[in-house]
Amino acid sequence: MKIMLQTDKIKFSYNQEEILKGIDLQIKSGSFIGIIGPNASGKSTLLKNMSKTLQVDSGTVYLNHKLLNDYSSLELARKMAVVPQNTEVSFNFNVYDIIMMGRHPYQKRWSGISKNDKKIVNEVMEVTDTFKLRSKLIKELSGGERQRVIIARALAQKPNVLLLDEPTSSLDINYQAEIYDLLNYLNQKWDLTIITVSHDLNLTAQYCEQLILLNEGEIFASGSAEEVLTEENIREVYKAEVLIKSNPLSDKPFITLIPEVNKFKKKKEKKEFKIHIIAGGGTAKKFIYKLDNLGYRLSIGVLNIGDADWQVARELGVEIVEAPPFIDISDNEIKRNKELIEKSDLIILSDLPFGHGNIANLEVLLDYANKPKILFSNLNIEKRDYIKGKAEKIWNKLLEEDDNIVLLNDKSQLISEIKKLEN
Ligand SMILES: Nc1ncnc2c1ncn2[C@@H]1O[C@H](COP(=O)(O)OP(=O)(O)OP(=O)(O)O)[C@@H](O)[C@H]1O
Repeated sequence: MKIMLQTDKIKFSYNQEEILKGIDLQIKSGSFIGIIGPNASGKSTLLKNMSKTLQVDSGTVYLNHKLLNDYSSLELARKMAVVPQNTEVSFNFNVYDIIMMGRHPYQKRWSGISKNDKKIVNEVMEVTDTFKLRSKLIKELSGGERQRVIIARALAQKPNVLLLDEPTSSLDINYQAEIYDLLNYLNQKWDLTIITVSHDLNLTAQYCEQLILLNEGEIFASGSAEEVLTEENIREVYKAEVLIKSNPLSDKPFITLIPEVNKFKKKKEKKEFKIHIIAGGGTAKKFIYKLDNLGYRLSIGVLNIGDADWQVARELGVEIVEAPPFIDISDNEIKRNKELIEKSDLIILSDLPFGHGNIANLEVLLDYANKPKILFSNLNIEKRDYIKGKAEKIWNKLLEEDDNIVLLNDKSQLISEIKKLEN
């Protein structure tokens, strides 16, 4: 394991106030690290100490096994680039010139811009998608565009390590994801070591392989998102009550703040309308959340234990008829599924694939011609039939015999269709 950056017991004070109280860190080459922590915990100060923007009071910082203090500023700029918190540029240069500034550490005093400089600037403009902005003045750009340009300038330095201080703090969620996707790409494809300070626990949990949680100038916890983002750690450090679930799309922790007022409020009222879902393989996980959130009473079955839909349903406390995986659904499970269907006002059949194991989930619908049903039809049944046309046959029979079916091609219409049936 190659260590790119190491800090040994670094301490730093502003005036007489000690802000960093002895930070020990070892950052692996090629890692993607998130530094998190409450306001004033010392995150920016740590970043500045690691980049020699501020000189440590005591302790040492090593970059690539060499003392940071032994690097000249030009040498350091070829190894490490910093994207500061405030990316306002005081002069109104155009984007190309700003990015070209990243090449200064490589240019001799009177030599001007070389072919190689141009090649590298073009390369970073491409990866940061800033080529189309190259003639624009920096002050004409949106916050997200400006941030990409500043990252491009940092990349033009061709560093081994990129330090960023809250790179997405003023961006909307779309730009936030765009910046983190870019960082992820640079980390994976360019093998860039990335250290970013952030307030966004969910974004860092999603993207960073290691989180460092600072509290009052000390490392409170460090490790994977699962290790660091626990309800206890957050309560202790942020003094906040949170709910931590697993993000169903990434399996990373996902944090929801529980507002204080909620502690005194009754749980959200549930609607009377009951929906039974037949799904599997993660085909329902997105809409289960949505329906639960809207207050519908949900049940689901028959689902294999461990299936992605099963996990989401279980997290939300949805009533489930569950079955062990890899064997056919049993009569008893079918019976229990029917009991839930009978109690429901609507059945939703997602666009799940059918095999021997779960064909009973489709067959069961033939017994409920009188019950309203929404069948996802965006994915043709032939493509989901793994039992030589048997599923297709049942599907066609259903469509012929049952007048209570709404076929739904466009999943985004699900809620409006349910509302129609509800009224
Ligand atoms: N230039 C300065 N002079 C004096 N004190 C400072 C200076 N910069 C920061 N501080 C203080 O140092 C402490 C740590 O600040 P720092 O910016 O490192 O925290 P942070 O964790 O990055 O905070 P935030 O999340 O609010 O950005 C704070 O109490 C802050 O007021």
